[in-house]
Amino acid sequence: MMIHTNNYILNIKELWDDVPEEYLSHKERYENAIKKAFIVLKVLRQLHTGNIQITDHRTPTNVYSIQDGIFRNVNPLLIHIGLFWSTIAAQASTEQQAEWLQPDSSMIGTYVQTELGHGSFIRGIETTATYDSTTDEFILHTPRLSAYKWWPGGLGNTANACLVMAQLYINGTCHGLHIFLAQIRDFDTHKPLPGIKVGEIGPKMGFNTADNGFLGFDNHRIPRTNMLMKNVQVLRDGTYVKPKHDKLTYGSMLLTRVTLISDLAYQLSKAATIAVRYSAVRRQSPIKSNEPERQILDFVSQQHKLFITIASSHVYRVVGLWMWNSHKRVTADIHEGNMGQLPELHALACCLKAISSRDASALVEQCRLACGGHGYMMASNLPQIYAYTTAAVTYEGEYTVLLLQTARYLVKFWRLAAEHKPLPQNFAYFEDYIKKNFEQWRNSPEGIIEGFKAIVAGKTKAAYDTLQCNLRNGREFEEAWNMASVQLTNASEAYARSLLCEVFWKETVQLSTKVSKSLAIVLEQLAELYLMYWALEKHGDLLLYSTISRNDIEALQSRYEELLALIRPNAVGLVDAFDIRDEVLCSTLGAYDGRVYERMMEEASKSPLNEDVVNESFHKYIRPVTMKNKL
Ligand SMILES: CCCCC/C=C\C/C=C\C/C=C\C/C=C\C/C=C\CCC(=O)SCCNC(=O)CCNC(=O)[C@H](O)C(C)(C)COP(=O)(O)OP(=O)(O)OC[C@H]1O[C@@H](n2cnc3c(N)ncnc32)[C@H](O)[C@@H]1OP(=O)(O)O
Ligand SMILES: Cc1cc2nc3c(=O)[nH]c(=O)nc-3n(C[C@H](O)[C@H](O)[C@H](O)COP(=O)(O)OP(=O)(O)OC[C@H]3O[C@@H](n4cnc5c(N)ncnc54)[C@H](O)[C@@H]3O)c2cc1C
Repeated sequence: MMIHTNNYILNIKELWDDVPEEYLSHKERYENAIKKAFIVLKVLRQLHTGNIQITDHRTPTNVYSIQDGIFRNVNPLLIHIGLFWSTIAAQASTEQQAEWLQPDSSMIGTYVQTELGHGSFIRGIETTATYDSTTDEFILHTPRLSAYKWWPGGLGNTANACLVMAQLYINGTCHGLHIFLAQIRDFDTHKPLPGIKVGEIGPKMGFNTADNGFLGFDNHRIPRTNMLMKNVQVLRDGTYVKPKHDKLTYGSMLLTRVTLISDLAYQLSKAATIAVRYSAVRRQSPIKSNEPERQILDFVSQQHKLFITIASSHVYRVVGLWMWNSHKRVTADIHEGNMGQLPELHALACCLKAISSRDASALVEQCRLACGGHGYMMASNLPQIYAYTTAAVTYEGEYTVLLLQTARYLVKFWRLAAEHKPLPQNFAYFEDYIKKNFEQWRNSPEGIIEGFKAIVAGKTKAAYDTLQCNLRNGREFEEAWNMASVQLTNASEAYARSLLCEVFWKETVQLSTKVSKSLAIVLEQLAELYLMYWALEKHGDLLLYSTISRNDIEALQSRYEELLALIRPNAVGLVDAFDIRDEVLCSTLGAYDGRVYERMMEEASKSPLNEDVVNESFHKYIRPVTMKNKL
């Protein structure tokens, strides 16, 4: 059957709610979401097997983005689709993949890594997988409460299988973390298998349609062949065959960090669409007292809040794609046995995942604030987008922890520079900084990019010097590192910002040669706005580490304000160009037709508190008190 994904999915009635999701109980929310998740999964399977074919060109992105509207929250199968399958595809041997990656598989899986006691420091994970050569099995075990798995999405009620991260023991020797496939529920009855204690962890700030769960193993046995064996093997006699790089087991985290950058770009585009469209509809107070009230989008301070969100969405889309291509390249190299580029990819993914999630949540919140009181309504959808986005600051590698990973990479190159050893081309600016080869400040995108590099160099130097000073004072390296960690994270943050500015500007300039002149102008305005915004935000750092002057900063401020005015006439067009359907946006404030107040009233009428003219609590609780007082 040939289908157009949008129309096909939009026409499946069971996927769309009559009662808004917020009025459901915790249990009803899950049950409603799981009903929809399996309809979506069926469509995805049909697409995969070719039983239905797509006539539009953007799938599976299309299916992925439509699901935001379907769930108004998160698909409880997100980890099944996004992490379970992808980890098997990346880390299982060819034979394992042939067995497990069947489109009609009975397995509904999840990715089970974090424990009650350990999330960030995964070497501290306590779940064990002990090889029993007499039976050719691994014994999965949870030795204590802190070793209980805690958090995995879909684990609570949905999954019947999972990929478990556990410490591998063979003949009493610990070989570190490895990934194992374990069935946890009966495929037919869905009851937990013997030796499995599993359940759901309770309500959260967001993600409430996903049944995040806990899991404990009581000497649960799985076949030896259930360890993911593409990069590492345990042979029948218990021989351990080491991987070519000891962090290949962490590959799924790397891939998800890369994928998340594009997902966050999409969340930003939703928030920007809602806030910009609303700001074009909403009128509040005149600018000149003798004039009619103005669209709030005409207030320059409102433009300052919103245009950076539009620009940031483009930045993360462009940089997300850039990272995706790098990931593809590095993975191909790894297949050939070349691990050389892995450390760089890891360092980039860590800081970009950290900064993209932090930026996205801050900007979504800024969009909510820009919608005044109405932005606080769930029906605006901004609170849900915020709850979804801010979770990304923590999951898949906590913000600070990831920045500290990138800092290790920066410090290595600074050490080379300080010791006057050869540096790769992309860190040549460290040497320039040491030799005080400072460029004269230029108030241009290229000048700002150079300025940001000077900040990276200056902050890395400061962190490195502190580290050395701590070492000279007799501290051990890890302690000295901890003492310098505020400065180290600052250096990583600056590095991420400099990458974002450089990649975005260069890619935009290139793209501009391929599109119409009028489009090129707008794209370059957005890119320039992004660079100016951050130069002004970081002007203190620029004053410290580059050759910028007070006059230059004043000129940047004027150009920034000029850009706001230039972008204003295109603002609504720019968010319309994100092309997000009303059914996906799910917002009273952001719908294409601009019927904001009508939609707000329609949504209010769905409140169960409006079902009765007089709520029965009046008779039970209010009247006895108020009438008694009157007597
Ligand atoms: C309908 C259609 C649907 C389609 C859906 C498709 C896509 C969806 C799109 C987007 C979203 C996708 C999915 C996600 C959505 C939601 C996700 C929801 C939940 C998230 C799930 C999780 O959170 S899973 C758990 C994640 N946990 C973490 O990230 C833990 C963080 N901690 C760590 O990574 C590590 O502990 C560490 C890196 C901080 C330290 O590790 P450790 O072993 O202690 O390291 P050291 O011994 O100190 O060595 C450091 C050394 O190793 C190098 N290194 C570290 N990691 C890596 C790596 N990954 N790769 C390569 N190298 C690595 C590091 O550079 C150091 O090297 P040097 O010593 O040379 O400096
Ligand atoms: C919505 C959501 C979904 C999730 N889904 C999954 C899933 O599907 N599967 C799964 O396995 N996990 C999942 N997780 C767990 C998630 O990956 C972890 O919560 C995350 O990695 C952070 O670890 P933590 O909770 O241990 O935080 P902690 O590490 O305890 O962080 C607490 C604080 O300590 C600081 N800190 C910790 N270590 C250091 C350090 N070395 N240096 C400096 N500061 C430090 C952090 O910066 C932070 O401020 C999910 C979490 C959430 C919120």
